[in-house]
Amino acid sequence: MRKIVVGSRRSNLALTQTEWVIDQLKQAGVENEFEIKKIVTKGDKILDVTLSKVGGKGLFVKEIEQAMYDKEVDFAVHSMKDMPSEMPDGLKISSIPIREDHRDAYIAVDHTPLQQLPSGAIVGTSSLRRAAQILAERPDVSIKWIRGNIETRLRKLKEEDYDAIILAVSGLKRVGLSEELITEYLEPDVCVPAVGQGALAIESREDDTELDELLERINDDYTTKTVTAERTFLHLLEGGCQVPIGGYAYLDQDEIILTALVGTPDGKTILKETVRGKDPQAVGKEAADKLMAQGAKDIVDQVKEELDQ
Ligand SMILES: NCc1[nH]cc(CCC(=O)O)c1CC(=O)O
Repeated sequence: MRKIVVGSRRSNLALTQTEWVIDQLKQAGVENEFEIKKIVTKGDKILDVTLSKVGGKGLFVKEIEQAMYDKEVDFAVHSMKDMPSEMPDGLKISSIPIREDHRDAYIAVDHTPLQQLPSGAIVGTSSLRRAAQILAERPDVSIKWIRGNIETRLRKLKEEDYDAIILAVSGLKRVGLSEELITEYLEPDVCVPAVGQGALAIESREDDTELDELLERINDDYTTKTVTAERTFLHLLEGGCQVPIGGYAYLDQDEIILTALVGTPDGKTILKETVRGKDPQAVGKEAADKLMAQGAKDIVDQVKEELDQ
């Protein structure tokens, strides 16, 4: 039986996600031997610049994709929200396992609630989406960029002048941190999460059908449907750059309910729509159309222009 080599970034989060997937495969009866191969990506090396300024999403996946082309690894596990909306030639998302918590976590010094932060308090995030929505709630706080993995950000909250930070609940849970750290769970009506947040994407070579048979065993239909709606929306609006865009879908019976958001980084304009329907692609497209009719494309183009400067 073939040994399966899995490529992973070496951060604690990436490694636990990879180990979790291997464990799920074993529980689904896959008996092959697995080996984890650690790969350093450009995104891991650049720690001091706003990510959106240095090229955004592809940064964390490129080197791993090269290793797949070279057949040094067979598949890789990525955070869905770090996946570009278009796949490179010859590779595909072959499986989407069950999603972890989709929400953002607001974590504050002394557990001060967001509404009670003093004016001028410093909130750490490097996501324009989170910045826009925090500023929409609290226009009087200031956003300060924060970089590094989950553990580093929590350390910076303690040691530096941040009053609060925003992190994905899923990431905290996955690296085994206590949910007691969380001051508030930000529900999508307060902060629409990143498209795909909490979900994983298993990426492999398009022609590796033998592997598909194994990976499909841990594909989750609910997650696939909802994430497909979210990603269709993202794909139609974006064009590769990191802009304040959010999207979250859930199912009610067999109906998909997608909330989609585009905002300006200062939080002064927030466009938000909720769309329902049965077909993930149609729902994603309707959300994109509705937001574009309100000028979403202009916001996206404007933000991109500013990032290019
Ligand atoms: N941007 C970094 C990143 N990429 C994936 C996650 C974990 C969240 C997830 O599983 O989607 C995180 C950390 C964070 O956003 O706090």
